[in-house]
Amino acid sequence: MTTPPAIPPIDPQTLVDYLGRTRWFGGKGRPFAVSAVRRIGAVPGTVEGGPTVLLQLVEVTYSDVPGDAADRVEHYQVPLACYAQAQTRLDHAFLGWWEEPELGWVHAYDALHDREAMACWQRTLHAAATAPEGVLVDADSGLTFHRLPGHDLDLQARATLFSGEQSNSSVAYGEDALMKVFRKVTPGANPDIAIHDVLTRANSDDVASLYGWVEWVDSEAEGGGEVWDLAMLQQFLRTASDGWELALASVRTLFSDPETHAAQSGGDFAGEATRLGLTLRGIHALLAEHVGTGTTPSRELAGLMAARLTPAVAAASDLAPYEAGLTALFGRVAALGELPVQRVHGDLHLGQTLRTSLGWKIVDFEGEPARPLADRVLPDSPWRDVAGMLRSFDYASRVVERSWADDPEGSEVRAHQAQEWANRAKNHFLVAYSDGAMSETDKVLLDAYVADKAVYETVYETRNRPTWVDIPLQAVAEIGAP
Ligand SMILES: Nc1ncnc2c1ncn2[C@@H]1O[C@H](COP(=O)(O)OP(=O)(O)O)[C@@H](O)[C@H]1O
Ligand SMILES: O=P(O)(O)O[C@H]1O[C@H](CO)[C@@H](O[C@H]2O[C@H](CO)[C@@H](O)[C@H](O)[C@H]2O)[C@H](O)[C@H]1O
Repeated sequence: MTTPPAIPPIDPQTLVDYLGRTRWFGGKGRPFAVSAVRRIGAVPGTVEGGPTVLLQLVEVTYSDVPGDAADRVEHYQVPLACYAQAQTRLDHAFLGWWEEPELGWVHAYDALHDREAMACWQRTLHAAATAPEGVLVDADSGLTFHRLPGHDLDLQARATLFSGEQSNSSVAYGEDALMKVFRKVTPGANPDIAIHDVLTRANSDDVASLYGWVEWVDSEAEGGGEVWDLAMLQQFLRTASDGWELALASVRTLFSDPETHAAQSGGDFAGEATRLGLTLRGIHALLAEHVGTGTTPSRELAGLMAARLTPAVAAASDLAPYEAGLTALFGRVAALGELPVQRVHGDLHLGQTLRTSLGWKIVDFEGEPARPLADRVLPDSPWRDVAGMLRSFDYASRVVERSWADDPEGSEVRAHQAQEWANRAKNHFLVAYSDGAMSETDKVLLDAYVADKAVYETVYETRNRPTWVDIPLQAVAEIGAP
C-alpha cells in the first residue's frame, strides 16, 4: 500500500457543512473555519470490492476567542469510506466526490456509518491479537493496533452505529464488542483508554473490559513521534440499561400513584443506589492501588473551585447572589490541610452508569470533555465523583417532578415525594460508598464538590438547556444562601 498524500483533495467547505450537521461536533453555534485537513492514512484490512478507509484529522479554528486562547483550535477525526461507485444505502453519510491521486474518482462517506468500512478496523484488531505483544504496527500509515489477551473477536458480527446521545461515535459489532471512535482528539494518552486498561488488567467487574485500542504516531511532530489515541474497543454489555433512564422510570412509578409512599412502591431506588455506591468504592480502591495516591494542599483544590466560580458568575448572572456564600464554603476547604488525591472518573453522573444483569458498570472515563486534557488527568479528590452522583439523583427527581408542572393538583405532594426519593437515594449511595463513616473533613469537602458541580451545571444548562437552569440553581441557592 502506498502512502496517501499529506494534503487531501477534499474541499474545506464540504467539511464545514458536514461538521455542522453531526451530533458530535462540539463547535456548533460558534464561528469556525476548517483551517487544515491532515490525512493520516488508510486503515489496513481492506477486501476486494470493499471501501478504502482513509483516516483524516480536521483542524477547526474558531474566531470568537483571541489567537492565543486554548480553545481556539480543535481537531476532529473524520474517517472516510471511499468507493469508486456511489453507495445509495449510505446517502445519509455522504460527504462528496472528488479525485484521489491514488484511487481515482471516489464517492466519500463518513466511515462510521458503513459496516464494510468498520469491518476493516475489526479485522486489523483481530490480527493484532496474534502479533508480538499484541501490537500490530502499520508502517504505511503510522497506525498501531493494540490488543489485550482474553477475548477472540467474532469476525462474523456486523457493525451498527450507536444512535444515542454521544460526543464520540460508537459502533457495536453484533453483541460481541463495542468500538468507540474518538471524534475530538488531542495528542497524548486518552484517559478513557488508560483507565479501562488499568481496570481491565486489575480484573475489575465494574467496567466493560478493554479489548484493544488504535493509536497514530505523528512522526512529523516537532520533537519526535507524538501519539494520538483514535479509538477504543471494549466488551459489549449486552444486558445494559441506562442508569439515568432507570432512575427517571423509578421516580415516574412513584408519581403514578401519588397516594403511595416511596418506600412501599416500585419507585424506590435505594437498593440500586446502595449497589452504585459499592461499585464506585470498588473502582476508587482499584485506581488507588494500581495508579497510586498522593496528597494535595487543600488550598490548591479550594483555589481551583474559586477560580471556576468567577467565570461561572460572568456566564450565568443568576449565580451572583450566592457568590459570597460559595466563596465562604470554598474558604473552609482551604483550611483543611493536606488532602488525599488519586485518579478519579471526573465526570460521573447517572448517564455514565449502566445496569447489567451482573450489576452496575461505569463507562466513559474521559473526564469533562470541555476541560483541557492536561487538567483532566490530574489526581483529584474521590469526593468529586461522589458529588457528581448526588447531584444526578437530585436531577432525576426534579426532571420528573417538572414534567407534571401543568397539573397543579397534588404538586406539593409530588414535590415532597420527589425530594424524599432523592434523599433516600443519596443517603443509601453515601452510606454504601463511605461504609457509614465520614469525617468532618470529608463532609466539608463533599459539600464543596457538590457546590462546585452545581455551579458548573448552572453554566452548562444556561448554555445548553436554559429551561433546566433552575434545577442546579436551586441547589446553589440552598448551599450558598446569604
Ligand atoms: N460497553 C458498552 N456496552 C454497551 N453499551 C455501552 C457500552 N459503553 C457505553 N455504552 C452506551 O453508549 C453510550 C455512550 O457511551 P459513552 O462512553 O458515554 O460515549 P461518549 O464518550 O461519546 O459520551 C452510553 O451512555 C451507553 O448507553
Ligand atoms: O456530555 P457528558 O455526559 O460528559 O456531560 C455533560 O452533559 C450532561 C447531560 O447530558 C450533564 O449532566 C447533567 O444533566 C444530567 C441529566 O441530563 C444529570 O444526570 C447530571 O447530574 C447533570 O450534571 C453534565 O453535567 C455535562 O458535563
